[in-house]
Amino acid sequence: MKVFSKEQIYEGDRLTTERQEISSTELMERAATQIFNWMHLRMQGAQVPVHIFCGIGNNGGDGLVLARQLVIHGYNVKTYIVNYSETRSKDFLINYERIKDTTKDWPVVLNSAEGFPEIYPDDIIVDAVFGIGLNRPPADWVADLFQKFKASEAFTLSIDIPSGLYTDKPVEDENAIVYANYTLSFQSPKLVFFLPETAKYTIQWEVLDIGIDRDYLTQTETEVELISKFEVLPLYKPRQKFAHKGDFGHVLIIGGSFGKIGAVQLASRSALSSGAGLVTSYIPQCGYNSIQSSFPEAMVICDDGDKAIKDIHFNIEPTAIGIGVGMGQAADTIAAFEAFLKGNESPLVLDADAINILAKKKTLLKRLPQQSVITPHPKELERLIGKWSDDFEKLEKVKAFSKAHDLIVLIKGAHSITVYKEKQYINTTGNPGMATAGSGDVLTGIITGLIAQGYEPLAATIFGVYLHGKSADIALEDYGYQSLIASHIIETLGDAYMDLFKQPEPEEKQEEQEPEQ
Ligand SMILES: NC(=O)C1=CN([C@@H]2O[C@H](COP(=O)(O)OP(=O)(O)OC[C@H]3O[C@@H](n4cnc5c(N)ncnc54)[C@H](O)[C@@H]3O)[C@@H](O)[C@H]2O)[C@@H](O)CC1
Ligand SMILES: [K+]
Repeated sequence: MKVFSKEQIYEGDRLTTERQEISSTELMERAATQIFNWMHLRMQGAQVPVHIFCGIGNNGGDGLVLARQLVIHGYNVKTYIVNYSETRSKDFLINYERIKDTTKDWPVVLNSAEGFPEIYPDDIIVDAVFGIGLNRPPADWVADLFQKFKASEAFTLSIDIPSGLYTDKPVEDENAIVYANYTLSFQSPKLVFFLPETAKYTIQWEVLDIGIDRDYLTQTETEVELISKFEVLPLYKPRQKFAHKGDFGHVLIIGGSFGKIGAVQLASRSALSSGAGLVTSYIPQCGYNSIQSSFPEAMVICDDGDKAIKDIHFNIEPTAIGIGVGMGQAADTIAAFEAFLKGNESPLVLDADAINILAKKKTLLKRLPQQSVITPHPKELERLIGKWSDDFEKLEKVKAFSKAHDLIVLIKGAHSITVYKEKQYINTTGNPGMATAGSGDVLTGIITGLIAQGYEPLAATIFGVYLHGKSADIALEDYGYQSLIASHIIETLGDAYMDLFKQPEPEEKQEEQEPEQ
């Protein structure tokens, strides 16, 4: 799913009114009606008090349309105008007139947090104060109002975006943002729903289709894309009947050191389970017996070093190489890594200590093959690109880094983001159970395995991250957050593949009526 920028959303709204020959007021009516439908379906007329807080721009206009429709359908509605500016939008004013015509009860105008009504935990708050038009911090009294929303403990439904969040800038004041239980977002989720610093402002979100011009939606390129099953299915490469293992490439996993051989075992097993034809593990000698006995499908090449790698040499021609897991940063290992990069031409996935060494010796970056993949966790990323002050700066720095070195950078996190030059792909699978030892090694193995099978490095990263998360989601059902371990993620990889083609459960069949005699 495309994640449109604020400018693209405004342009989509504008073009829609032009091409469909409707007014912006009609588009607002359509948008807010979707919100009404969503609530009506769930509330079925329940008389729960609904407090609708409207700003004075178009987000407020949406709130007023919603209020009017709820009133017409007999709901228990109280409408407030959060009067933070004199500059009202045209469609706000039109709908302000309309609600006055519909209800005898005029909206309550709030000019300070003093007039804040009594709201009980079982009530509902609708937040239509600011939408994507926020361009400076809200006034203090408006921030106080948002704090009162939170203190009330009422279920809070935000329209389009939790008020106080910018679409393209970091948070300035944590207290000046609405904490939404649910956000109904128009046409496109907003990037801030997925970034670590701002995701917490909405527990759940959903996109409502408001009928924006189809051509505009399909033809407009976005910098950001949300990756779910629908997006990865076209990446999948089906197998031919007469395929043999030589068709699926030979993965080489290089890594391990005394006490950290398991990392190579995990990455190698994942590479094979992701579909690679052959896997060789390249390790220091101390790991030979353990890998051979615990993972018979792998071939093993031993380095001359006993406890750490000291001179990488092999006589196979790998299709893809994953390097760095459990490798350590002994002086000999660093030298071996450096010499390896000089001679290497195979596609690379670099993780863990390979990234740490690159961070120490940035001149090595120019030795990486084009479109190599690096998969840092936040600390490794910081060592590589330096500190960032907020999520937006982090993304900018990673984009610049990816561009400068022609690398695919995976920013690991609750929503892992694959960055290649300007483009960002946000993953939607995975769960907190994956914060466990070795889960990154598994991911390295999966991505390397996919590249070996002929996936382009960017597609392999996007697809690999998706599969990794999906496997963990499936494994979670058996193990729960606490007991999920990296090996389980490998075991359910097959289920993650099969899930790609799972049809939705058929609706339960209605009993057939006996024909009347
Ligand atoms: N453009 C369209 O056709 C549609 C817009 N829709 C709604 O319109 C929203 C965007 O509306 P607007 O652009 O009017 O903006 P908002 O309603 O988000 O903000 C209101 C206005 O207040 C001003 N403002 C910004 N920050 C302020 C601050 N801190 N203190 C005081 N004033 C401030 C700005 O001039 C801004 O335009 C969307 O989020 C969505 O909810 C929907 O109705 C769908 C259709
Ligand atoms: K809002």
